[in-house]
Amino acid sequence: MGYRFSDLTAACQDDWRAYVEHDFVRALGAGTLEPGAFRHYLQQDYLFLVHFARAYALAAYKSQDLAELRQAFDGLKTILDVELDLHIGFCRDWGIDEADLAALPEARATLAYTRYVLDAGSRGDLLDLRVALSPCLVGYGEIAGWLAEQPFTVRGEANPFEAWIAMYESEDFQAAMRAERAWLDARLAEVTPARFARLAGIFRDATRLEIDFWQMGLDRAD
Ligand SMILES: Cc1ncc(CN)c(N)n1
Repeated sequence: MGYRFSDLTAACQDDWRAYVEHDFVRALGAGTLEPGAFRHYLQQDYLFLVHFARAYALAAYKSQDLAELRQAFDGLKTILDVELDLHIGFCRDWGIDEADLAALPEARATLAYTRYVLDAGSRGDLLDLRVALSPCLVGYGEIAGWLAEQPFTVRGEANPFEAWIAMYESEDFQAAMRAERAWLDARLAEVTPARFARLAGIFRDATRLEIDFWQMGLDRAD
């Protein structure tokens, strides 16, 4: 049949758009997000990224060859050395101390999303795991591109969330997203319709959990 990554988003088009174009994202782009909502999101996203780093370590364990092992290692390194480092810097700028981050209670949306991905990866193979991870990596890359095209998006110092947008727009992040899409395109090209249907279910679940994560930030839910 020859599936591609775009078939996963097409299979849950409404959920995918609801995730990429969520009110939280729009408010980030317009620079109008409540500071308290962003702070809550940043705190929970720190916990999220720690568990996602664990998921990349699981991807290393599930790898079948050296190329896959290197990709998992690169993913883990990008989360630890790029995203988490920048994230801890954002938290500092927004008055959140690194020592406080480690002691944070996990919100239900964080718990549900991170454990879902780890469970999908533990039960399945590397493709199941990387499909579960893809709304995170590919989604934020797409969100940065979508925001850049919107007339309401405010850029530069006038937007308090400029650094956040710039991080996901950066060449490092966009290159990681393109590499992940290429790997998924190659793997999905080989799957049967029945296998694709199962993968599309994992992708839809993870996309919905991303929507819940944005909503948790907006509502400052615990
Ligand atoms: C919830 C969530 N999803 C995705 C990303 C981008 N790695 C993130 N930082 N946080």
